[in-house]
Amino acid sequence: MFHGYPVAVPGMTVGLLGGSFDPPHQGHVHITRQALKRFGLDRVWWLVTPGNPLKEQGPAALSRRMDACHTIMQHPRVEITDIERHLGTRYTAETLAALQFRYPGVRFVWLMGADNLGQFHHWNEWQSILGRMPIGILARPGEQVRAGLSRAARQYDFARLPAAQARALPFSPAPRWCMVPGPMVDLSSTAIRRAGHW
Ligand SMILES: Nc1ncnc2c1ncn2[C@@H]1O[C@H](COP(=O)(O)OP(=O)(O)OP(=O)(O)O)[C@@H](O)[C@H]1O
Ligand SMILES: O=C(O)c1ccc[n+]([C@@H]2O[C@H](COP(=O)([O-])O)[C@@H](O)[C@H]2O)c1
Repeated sequence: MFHGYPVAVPGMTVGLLGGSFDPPHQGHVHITRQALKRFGLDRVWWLVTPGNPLKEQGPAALSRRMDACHTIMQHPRVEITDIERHLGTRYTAETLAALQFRYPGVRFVWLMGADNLGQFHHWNEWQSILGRMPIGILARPGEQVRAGLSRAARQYDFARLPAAQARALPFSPAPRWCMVPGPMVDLSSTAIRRAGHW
């Protein structure tokens, strides 16, 4: 079972999917497969966060979430990591800076569901995240319109890459973001917790 820092060599394209994964579900698995395919990534790393800085209530124990992630996501090009615990970072801006320092030459892409684009402008140093690496956004049921109208989308409209060119995203200098449509999976951790299945 993998914990810590995965191996990556310069030139490799790596998508970073940060999340609470409380619990992980097939929506996460689906967008990971979509990201590998649509953005032509060599790898996706799941960054299982010790805790989302915007969420008041802490998630389940990291070890429990890590175990559940390993069980649900098994793919030769996907790594499950608790990198933020090792780095001691909490905010995404800090995490991405630390990863770029640690992995020079690796082409990172920050990945997130469309719901997170809607509130992206509330994140700590959100503009520095946009300036640091390209961002790949995966469709989520009911979130496309709000995402498209979000402050980040409007302010960085000049940096939007059309979905038809998604495979160029990992090689595009930041700021650059791309939202890909496609089949969606209507699942959320909140719904699973509410149903008492976690
Ligand atoms: N069904 C889904 N479709 C698209 N993106 C998703 C989906 N579920 C989660 N994501 C994305 O995966 C990342 C991690 O999500 P997270 O672990 O918070 O799951 P969640 O289902 O959104 O949880 P919660 O309901 O607790 O907010 C985020 O970028 C989120 O947008
Ligand atoms: O850095 C921030 O300000 C920030 C604010 C909200 C969310 N995030 C990150 O976004 C990712 C998705 O969070 P979540 O809880 O929606 O799964 C996860 O890696 C969080 O650490 C980061």
